[in-house]
Order: sequence, then C-alpha cells, then structure tokens
Amino acid sequence: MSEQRSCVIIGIAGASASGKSLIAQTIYNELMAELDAAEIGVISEDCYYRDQGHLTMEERIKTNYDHPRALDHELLAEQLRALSRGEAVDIPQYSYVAHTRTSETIHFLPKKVIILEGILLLTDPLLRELMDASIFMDTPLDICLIRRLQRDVEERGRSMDSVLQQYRDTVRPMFLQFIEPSKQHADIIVPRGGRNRIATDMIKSRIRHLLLD
Ligand SMILES: Nc1ncnc2c1ncn2[C@@H]1O[C@H](COP(=O)(O)OP(=O)(O)O)[C@@H](O)[C@H]1O
Ligand SMILES: Nc1ccn([C@@H]2O[C@H](COP(=O)(O)O)[C@@H](O)[C@H]2O)c(=O)n1
Repeated sequence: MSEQRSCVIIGIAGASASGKSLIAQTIYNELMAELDAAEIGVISEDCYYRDQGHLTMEERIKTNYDHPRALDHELLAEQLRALSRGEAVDIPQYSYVAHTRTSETIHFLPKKVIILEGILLLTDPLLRELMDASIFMDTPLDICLIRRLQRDVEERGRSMDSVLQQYRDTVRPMFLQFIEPSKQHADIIVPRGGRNRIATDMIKSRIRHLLLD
C-alpha cells in the first residue's frame, strides 16, 4: 500500500541534454507565479550521484555515470518520502568537475509540488511508485549530443575529445540499454525538447489538477 502523499511529485526523464532541466525550470518559473514560490521546487537526480571522495581523479574519470548503479536512488527515494511526510531534507550537491559530491548540502523544505528531473528516474520502480505523473523527453539523440558537447565544454569543464569518448563508451550505450526502454513507463512523451509549449502547458494543467485532488 502506498503512503499518503502531501505533495505532488512529477518525474521528468530522458537522454542527457534532451531538455529535462529546461522544461523543469520553465514549469517552475511559470507555476511560481500562481503558487507561493515556497510551494514548488526542482530536484535533480544528478545530486544523488554517489560520493567518490575515496577515489583518485583517474579512477573517477573511468566511472560509468550513465549506469543506474552510479546513483543513490535509495537516498533519493528516502528524501522524497520524507518530503511527502512534510519533513525537510538536506540534498547533496555534486561537482561535475571533481566527479564527486561537494561538502555542501541544500536544506530543502517540504513543497506542494516537486519537479524531479534526471536521466535514469524511470528505470527505478522505487522512484516510479513515488511519482504522480511521469514525463519522457523524446529529443533526437543527435540533437542531444550537439547540446551536450556545447554544454559540457562551456559549463562542466570538459574537452571536446573527452565528451566524444564518453559519449561513445558509455552515454550512448547506456541510453540504449536503460534510458530509452524506460520510456514505456512515461505518462507523457514530449517530442522536440524543452521548448515544446503545448507539452509544457499540458504538464502545468496536470499539476494544477493534481493539486485540487
Ligand atoms: N529546445 C531547445 N533549443 C535550444 N537549446 C536547448 C533546447 N533545449 C535545451 N537546450 C539547451 O541544451 C542544453 C541541455 O539542455 P538541458 O535542459 O540542460 O538538458 P538536460 O537537463 O536534459 O541534460 C542546455 O544548454 C539548454 O539550454
Ligand atoms: N561526474 C559526472 C556525472 C555525470 N555526468 C553525466 O551527466 C549526465 C546526466 O546529467 P544531464 O544533466 O546531462 O542529464 C550523464 O549522462 C552523465 O554522463 C558526467 O559526465 N560526469
């Protein structure tokens, strides 16, 4: 039997650079105008990458970050359950440059609406069980690669060669093995990425509807 929920949890999954953060941020900004700002929040699955402080940089670079075992979904599920019970949590913070958690955490207060975004969210039955609605960003992989290349070089301290090698070795194979098949669990499949206006409006309507339940 599922626990009683005091908040609406929306899960947004899809390939890396498919537009998950963009659509999550757009929904957040637009609903914030209707709800109290303190009543809605975004949580990124990336915060739950496992700590690798005990590994050398050489070892960290070899980690497969696109395999479900790289993420602490148990902690994410535990924190979502706590938020649903009305309890605050301390969310770990992650550095893509150091490939490990930072010493900081963010104190996150309970909200009416939580938008959760991340590549592997829909692969995990524990997390799917906690979601009130699930979305899959179905952006073509070549577009995702172009956007990831640009973003990782500009924002995540990577070289073009390292992004392409990681893409060939793990990002694309893991997408095909885990992420793409998880699309079957989505309630809504969003084509064309994070600027799909009709999809964004539909998700907002669903959230409003869930809030009235
Ligand atoms: N529809 C779009 N048009 C142009 N750029 C986009 C679009 N969607 C996302 N981007 C850009 O692509 C990059 C990856 O998008 P992001 O939302 O961070 O992806 P994800 O969270 O799925 O990894 C970002 O730099 C973002 O600004
Ligand atoms: N140290 C790390 C941790 C993760 N990644 C990559 O991040 C991608 C997921 O984040 P998005 O914002 O792109 O959804 C995932 O594909 C990992 O490969 C990394 O490169 N280094």
